[in-house]
Amino acid sequence: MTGELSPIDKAKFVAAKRAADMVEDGMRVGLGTGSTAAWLVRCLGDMVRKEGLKMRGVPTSTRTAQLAREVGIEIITLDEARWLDITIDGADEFDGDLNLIKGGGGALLQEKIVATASDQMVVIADVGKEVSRLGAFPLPVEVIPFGWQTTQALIEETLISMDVLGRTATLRMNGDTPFITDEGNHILDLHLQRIGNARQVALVLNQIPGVVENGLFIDICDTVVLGHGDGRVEIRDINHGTVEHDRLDFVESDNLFTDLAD
Ligand SMILES: O=C[C@H](O)[C@H](O)[C@H](O)COP(=O)(O)O
Repeated sequence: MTGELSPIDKAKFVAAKRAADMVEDGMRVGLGTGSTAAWLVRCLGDMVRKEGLKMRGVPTSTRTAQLAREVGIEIITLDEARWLDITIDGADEFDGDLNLIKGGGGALLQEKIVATASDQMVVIADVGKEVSRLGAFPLPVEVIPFGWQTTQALIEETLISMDVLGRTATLRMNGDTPFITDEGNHILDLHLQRIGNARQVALVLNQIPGVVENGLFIDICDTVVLGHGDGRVEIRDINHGTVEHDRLDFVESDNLFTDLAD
C-alpha cells in the first residue's frame, strides 16, 4: 500500500493490534468481519508466523475465512470448537453500556452466534463508532428472502406501534440485485435515527416471522478497545469503566502497519 495512510485506518489498526495481544497460546478465537476485524486477522497472522502463536480461529464470514487462511491462521468451525475463549470483532456503533449495532458488512448473524458462544467478546473500534444513543447507523436486520416485503411491512408496523422514530426499512442492494448474506438471506436496513429502548427493539424484532436476526448486540460485549488516529488506545470494560489508557510504540507499530497493509 502506498501513499498517506489515513488516521482512521491507524485508529483501527492500533485497536486491532492491542486486542491481538489479548490472544494467548491455545486459545480458540472468534474472528470478526469488516475492515477493523481484517486488521486483527492480519495482526494475528503475523503473530502466528513470527512468534509461533498457537491459536485456532472461527471466522464469522467467508471473507474473514479467506483472509485468515491467507495469513496462516488455522481455521476450525464453531461446532468443532464448541466454545470460544474470546471473540474479537468490529462494530458500527457502541454506546456507554457497550451495547452495539453490527451488520454494516452483512455478517451479523454468524457474528452474533460466535460472540454469544465466547467467554469474552472484545470490540475493536475507532473513535467515530462511539455514540451516546444507538441508531444513527441504520440497523441491519437479516430476513429470509421468502415474503421479505411482507416481513418489511410487519417490521414497519411494529416500529410504528412502538413509537420508534424513523420507520423506513430499505432492502440492502449489491448493485442491481439484493445483497445476499453468507446464509443466503437479505438485509433490511432500518433508518431509526435513535433507538430509545434497544433491548426491547431487539427482542420484538426477533419475534416477527421472517426475521432471522437483528444487528443489536445487547449485553454481549465485555470490552471495547478504542483506537485513536495518533496511536492512543483506550480500553473500556463493562464492569470497570475505562481500565487502560495506552499508546502503542508507534515507530514499531507503524512499521507493522505498513507491512501488513502491503
Ligand atoms: O457485518 C459486519 C460487521 O458487523 C462489522 O464488524 C461492522 O460492520 C464494522 O465494520 P468496520 O470495521 O468495517 O467498520
